[in-house]
Amino acid sequence: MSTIPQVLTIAGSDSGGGAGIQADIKTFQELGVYATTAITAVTAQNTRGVDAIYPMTREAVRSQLQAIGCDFQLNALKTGMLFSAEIIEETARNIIEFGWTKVVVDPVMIAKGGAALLQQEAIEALKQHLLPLATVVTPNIPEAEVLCGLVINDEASRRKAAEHILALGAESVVIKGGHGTDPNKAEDFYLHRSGEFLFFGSARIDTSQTHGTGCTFAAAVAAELAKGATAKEAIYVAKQFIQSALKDELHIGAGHGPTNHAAYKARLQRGEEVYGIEVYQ
Ligand SMILES: Nc1ncnc2c1ncn2[C@@H]1O[C@H](COP(=O)(O)OP(=O)(O)OP(=O)(O)O)[C@@H](O)[C@H]1O
Ligand SMILES: Cc1ncc(CO)c(N)n1
Repeated sequence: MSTIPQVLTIAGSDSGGGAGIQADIKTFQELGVYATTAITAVTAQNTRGVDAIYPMTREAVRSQLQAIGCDFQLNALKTGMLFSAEIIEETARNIIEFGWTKVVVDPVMIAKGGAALLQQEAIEALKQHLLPLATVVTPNIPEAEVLCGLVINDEASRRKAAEHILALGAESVVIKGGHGTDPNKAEDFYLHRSGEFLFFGSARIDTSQTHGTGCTFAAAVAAELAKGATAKEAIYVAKQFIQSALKDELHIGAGHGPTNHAAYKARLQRGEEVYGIEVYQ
């Protein structure tokens, strides 16, 4: 008999399969952890954009979380698109009730095409109820700006933003660099409440196949935490995972296509670890 770590994703469904719940399940599977899910909203979406959003009721989210909490021993969880203040409150309440730890909060706000995946009035709930429960929060640059109310345009402002986010109660934060301005580099900045910080840098890959990068990255962090990695180790693997998923393009759909979730494991199996991730201070 064998078992594997159990991980939960609380997120929206992406019918196009590249982001949301679908990206999370694929990433968990690739990294060898067992995926459970609580769906917060169903989106009608493809690589060209979001056509419609059908949020779940608070009760529907609660009963999914209760079903999981009563039966599974979770080793980590991840949140993605939560959409409304009431779904955020329900999520936070269940995390506390079941004593779930190793919580990765991806503060999803806006899809690549511009659709709002979080209601404006839910931002306060996210800050108040969920960030204090987070082991790692993974905003991209625009999300970090919304969470802290600062403009990020250089090294110093990125650090200030990270400090603001930790002041909201999170244990650590990684501000992702996908939206950064350096044409050659994608650099993520990690800061822990102890004051420890690290940069995770890679070559910026010139591709339009970027749908779901944020979900995939956060799911990989949760999977690695579930396996017992530290936050730093988990972020390192997540950066390798997304780098290979972007590099080995699939070209599915006519718009911003999904990343290749199978690439990381396939590269490892071929003994070909070409990620070039640099970790520095
Ligand atoms: N072109 C790229 N080349 C290399 N790495 C990238 C590129 N774009 C994003 N990344 C990496 O992908 C991860 C996700 O970052 P990003 O800032 O794109 O998240 P996001 O905006 O939340 O994604 P999404 O659009 O799915 O919400 C980070 O580790 C980032 O460094
Ligand atoms: C369901 C869902 N979650 C997150 C994102 C952000 O990539 C998306 N496009 N769709």
